[in-house]
Formats: sequence, C-alpha cells, structure tokens
Amino acid sequence: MEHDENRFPTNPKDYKLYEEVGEGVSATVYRALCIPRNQTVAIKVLDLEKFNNDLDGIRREVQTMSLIDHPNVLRAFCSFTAGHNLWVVMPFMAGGSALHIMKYAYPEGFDEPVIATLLHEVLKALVYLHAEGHIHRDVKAGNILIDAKGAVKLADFGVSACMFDTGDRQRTRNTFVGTPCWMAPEVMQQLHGYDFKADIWSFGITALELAHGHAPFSKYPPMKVLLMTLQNAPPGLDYERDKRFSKSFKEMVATCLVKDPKKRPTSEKLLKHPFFKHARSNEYLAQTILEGLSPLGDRFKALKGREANFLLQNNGESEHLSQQKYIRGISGWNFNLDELKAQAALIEFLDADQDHHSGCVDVGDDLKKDYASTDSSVLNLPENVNFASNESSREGVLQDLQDLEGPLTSAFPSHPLQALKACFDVCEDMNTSNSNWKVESNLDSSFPPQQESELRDHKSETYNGGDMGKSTFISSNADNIGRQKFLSGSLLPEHVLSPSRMVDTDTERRSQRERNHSGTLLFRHMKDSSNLTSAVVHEESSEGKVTQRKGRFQITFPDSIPKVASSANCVASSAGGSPRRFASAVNASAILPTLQFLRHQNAKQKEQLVKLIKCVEQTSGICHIGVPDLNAGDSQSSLASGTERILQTYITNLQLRYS
Ligand SMILES: Nc1ncnc2c1ncn2[C@@H]1O[C@H](COP(=O)(O)OP(=O)(O)OP(=O)(O)O)[C@@H](O)[C@H]1O
Repeated sequence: MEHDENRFPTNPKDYKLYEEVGEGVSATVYRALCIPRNQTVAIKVLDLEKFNNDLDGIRREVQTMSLIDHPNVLRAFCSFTAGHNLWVVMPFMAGGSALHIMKYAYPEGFDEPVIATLLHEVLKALVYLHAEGHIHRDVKAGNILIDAKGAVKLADFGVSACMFDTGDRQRTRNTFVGTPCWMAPEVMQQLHGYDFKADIWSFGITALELAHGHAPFSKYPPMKVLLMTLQNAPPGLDYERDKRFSKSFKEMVATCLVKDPKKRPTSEKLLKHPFFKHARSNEYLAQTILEGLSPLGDRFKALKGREANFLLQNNGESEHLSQQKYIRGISGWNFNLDELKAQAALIEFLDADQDHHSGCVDVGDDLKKDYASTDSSVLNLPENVNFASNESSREGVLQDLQDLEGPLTSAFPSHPLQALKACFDVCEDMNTSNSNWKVESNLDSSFPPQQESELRDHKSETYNGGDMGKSTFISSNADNIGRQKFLSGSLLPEHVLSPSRMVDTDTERRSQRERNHSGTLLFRHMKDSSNLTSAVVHEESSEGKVTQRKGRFQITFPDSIPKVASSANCVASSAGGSPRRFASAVNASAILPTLQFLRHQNAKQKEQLVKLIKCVEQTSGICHIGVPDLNAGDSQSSLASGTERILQTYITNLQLRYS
C-alpha cells in the first residue's frame, strides 16, 4: 500500500505515549512517537466525558488547528477518539512554552532581544489569524510554544472566535473569555462586543509578562484584576524601573495597552513598529534560551515539584495559590465564578457583620462562626480579610474595592463594579430569596414587623452611607450567605445587581435557577481538587445568556448593563442622617439606585400595611375610614406621601377608637 507522506495515522495503536510534558485545564499533553512515521509528536489528550458539555469548543479548537497553515501557528496533524478521550496529534515543541522556560530559568523575565524575537513571531501569527478572521482571545506566554530549533508557534485555540461567525457562534464574541490578567477592558466590559483589538491588548500584556517574568496584577485574585484593569491606568513599562529596556519597546507596549480598542493598532500596523527591528532569528532563540535546558518532561516535572512545595510552604494562601497556578503555567489562574462569588459574598457578609456589631439586629453570630471557620484558601478570599478584626478588615476590603472604583467611572457608561456584578449574574439566588422574604414578611416573619423594619432601616443607613457599590448578593455555594440574605431581606435594587433580573420568562428563570443550584453554573470539573479555578461551566445558548468554557469561564452578557442615573443632589439629601467614614468618596451614581429601590420598598411596605389595616378593619368590624386606592396617583412620590398621610390618619383614628 502506498504510504501517504502527509497523513498521520488515526489509530491510537500507531502511537507510543511517553512522558507528560504539559497540563492545561482541559487536557494533558504527552510527548509521543508516531510509530509508522518514526516521528516524535505531542499528543494532547482531552477527556470527552468530562467535557461532554464543551464538544463545540473542542471541535472548534481542533477544526481551527487543522485548517490553519502558518509557520507561527501550531497546527494539528490529526485528531481522533480513543475510548472516551480525544487525541490531538501535533508537532512536538521541545522547548515548551515561553512561560515554562521563563519560570524555569528566567524568573525575572527575558532580555529585550529575546522578547523582540518571541513577540515578532507571535505578531506574525496574529496578522495571519486576524486576516483569516480569527480572534485568538488567549494570547499569553503560556501559549507561546518553542521547538528545539527555536521556532515559535502560537498555540491553544480552545477559546478562539471567528469574526465571520453568525448567530449563536457570533454571540460567543459577546462573551467573557480569556484569562483575567491578559484580558482587554472591552472584553471585561462587554458593552459593544469586541474584535481583533482584544488580541492586541493581550499581546501588550504578554510583552510585559516576558519583560518582568509575570503579567501585571498576576498575584491578585481575579476580582481585583478585573477592577484594576478597568479602573487603573493601563499597565506599561516604567521609564525609571525598566531602565534596561529601550524606548521603542516601551512605546510599542504603550501603543498596545490603550483602553480604547479603536486607538490600538491593528496587528499588521504593529508589525511595522521599529521595536521589531530588534527581532532576531530562531537560531538565536535556540542558542540563548534553550541551550543547557533539560528535556521538557524533566522541566515539567520540576515545575510541578516546585508547585507542590509552594503549596506546602504557603499553606494554600490565596495569593500564593494564584502564584503557584501561574508558575505552573496552566490556566488555573483563569476566571472562576465561584471565587468571584465568594469574594463578593464575603463583602456582603462583612456588611451583615457590621450591622450585627452596631447592635441593630442579632442575626450574625452563627453565620460569622460558620464563615470564619471556613478555610479562607478554599474561598480564596481577599488577602486582607481577617475575621478577627471586624471593623478594620471590613473597612480594608471595602476601602480596597472603593479605591478601585471611581476615577475611571466616566470612561465607562456604567459603574465598573456594577458592570461586573451584572456580568457575573451574581444574584440569581435573589429571585428565590427575595420572594421568600416577601412571603415571610407577609405571613410568617421570623422577625416582628417592627424589628424587620429596623433591620431594613439600618441596612438602608448602611447603604445610604455609601456602601452599596460594594455589596452584593450571592452565593449559591454558601448556604450561610443564602440564609443571611433570607433573614435580612434584600435591599439592593434587582436591576443593579443583575440585568437577568429583568428576564421574565419561566424558562429563563428556570435555567438561571438550575445554574445556581449547581454551585455556580451547571457543570464543573475539578482536574485537581485543590485547583479551585479549574472550572467547567455550562453552555446554554438560549438568548445568549449563559455560556461555558473549559477552565476559563465565559459569561454571555445581556444586551444592556444597567445604566445608573446620576444625581448628586439626591445623594446629598438622602445620605444625610448617618455619615460614614467612606461616604464622602462614594460616587453619587452608585447610591441612587439603592435610594430609588428603598423608596420603592417603603412604598410597598406601606401598601402592605394599608392592606393589613384593611384586613383588621374587615375582621374586627371597624367601620371603613377610607383606605386609599394605592394604584391611583401619577407619580410614585405622590403615592408614597399620600399613603403616608392617610396611614397616619388611619392610625390616629384607630388609636382614638381603642383608647
Ligand atoms: N505541541 C506541544 N508540544 C509541547 N508542549 C506542549 C504542546 N502543546 C501543549 N504543550 C504544553 O502543554 C500545556 C497545556 O497545553 P494546552 O495549553 O494546549 O492545554 P489546555 O488545557 O488547552 O490549556 P489551558 O490551560 O490554556 O486551557 C501547554 O502550556 C504547554 O506547556
């Protein structure tokens, strides 16, 4: 039989697997031998049973990889199933990833000529991909692979998207995807979708990563990375600190890291930047960064060993966990909805804790105990949280978040934190808990009405004091939080927390609840139980609301993120009674929705009171004194004040009758 030179066998028996050389969230990569061709290859093995929900993503990755034909893009020779695994056969890149090489031998980053050479090759790959209509969406040192001869290839198309896609696939471009440190602000914001320029931002971040040995913000928890990316000035090379780098390098990075994607250059234009004149040959790379390195499998093992040590030494502290995942070079550092929710939930809990300690309503002790006994590494809490010192830690966390808010609000149509909350759909539970609360308040409240309203009042004081922007309702994975919510009722405006609140159809509600019950989203895969960030989330295409992705989570954004009206006057008059330390810095637009919501709630409470009074009137035979038609009136405010007056009259009347 004639042997087809170009074809790779698709029978697992034709391959011999050797050692493990890499590990991602979704796959393990082995060095292998293709027996009939006597050729060393790399085989990426994906467990389809674990990823049966992401077949589309896998198919896309394999399809993209096999259709691609460019020297700087890693292509697949072939792929086939072996039992419940999918094998993707590809060229073996003996040098491993730029991240691995850096972590192994250049922890402080590479020298400029090496960086220029690596980036030049990656940029050529991007020019090709963009011209073909692909957005890579995960450009980072971990996805830059180098072969034994110093050839550089961009890998990992698991999350790539095609600009020419339409319908559901097109919608994936309105999703949150990538790894947070490298993620462009417009990808996080998701107001107008994004395009190729998102890769240019990631390219700029990758340049910093290669220069410093780590990406900017890489030691921070994901929530903080999001906020910092949205609010801080773009990261860059510092003229003082980064003296060893040339002016043209600094300028090149600065052109990529512009927040407005329209102002970033295209990949083609960037390729003409003078910085890339410093790029050298593949041989240069091989000689400078590969020489003397032990075989990839050994290095991989060594890095894993370091990771284990790291874990032991640092006892799983969240910051170190992030670092350790980063060192490992896998997407363990990718977004994890659980983490974000836990962090946000913590903030809410701290609010409740504060309420408790200010002596208003005693609901917090058990919760506090439960929460405090939870391993902070498991929750990956913000590093400055310490349950022992309530006031200072709370203020610390809040201040921390507050510091991240504000200055760039004007750069974005909505408040960044709110936008984030909206993105994460963090309060799916609220439908349930909120309605529970309503039932409770009507029929069988755990608190006497007076106490309940005190609690509300107190809460409103807190929020009026400026804390709204930092509070959120969460957490399917923390029953305590749910309980706390249940007890205290929800005071935040639904629309502020999640645009999905506005979704009314039963189906969508059901699907949201389903996601919620599963902890975060339905399917979650833990490659390693300690790896909290290895999440697989469920993809639903309905209305483009929910999405999936191996490891990296991806959330489809709703059409609109709630816009917050701004009115300084309103804040000034409403916040009045109880100024808190951080009130002054609070953005008026952040408080307004809460105030509106509280007003609405008050009106509703009054409505309920009137109904109760009506009921008392009917059952006790008191003659009718004219409870108003609550639906009458043109504006909510006149309704509220009208109702108030009538209530007052009614109560006085009742008192007179019974005294
Ligand atoms: N062809 C290859 N040759 C050598 N090593 C490779 C090859 N492909 C991948 N690797 C190594 O395996 C690691 C994991 O591979 P890959 O990134 O494809 O998996 P993944 O699960 O998609 O990753 P991610 O964590 O980014 O989702 C890479 O970071 C790299 O170090």
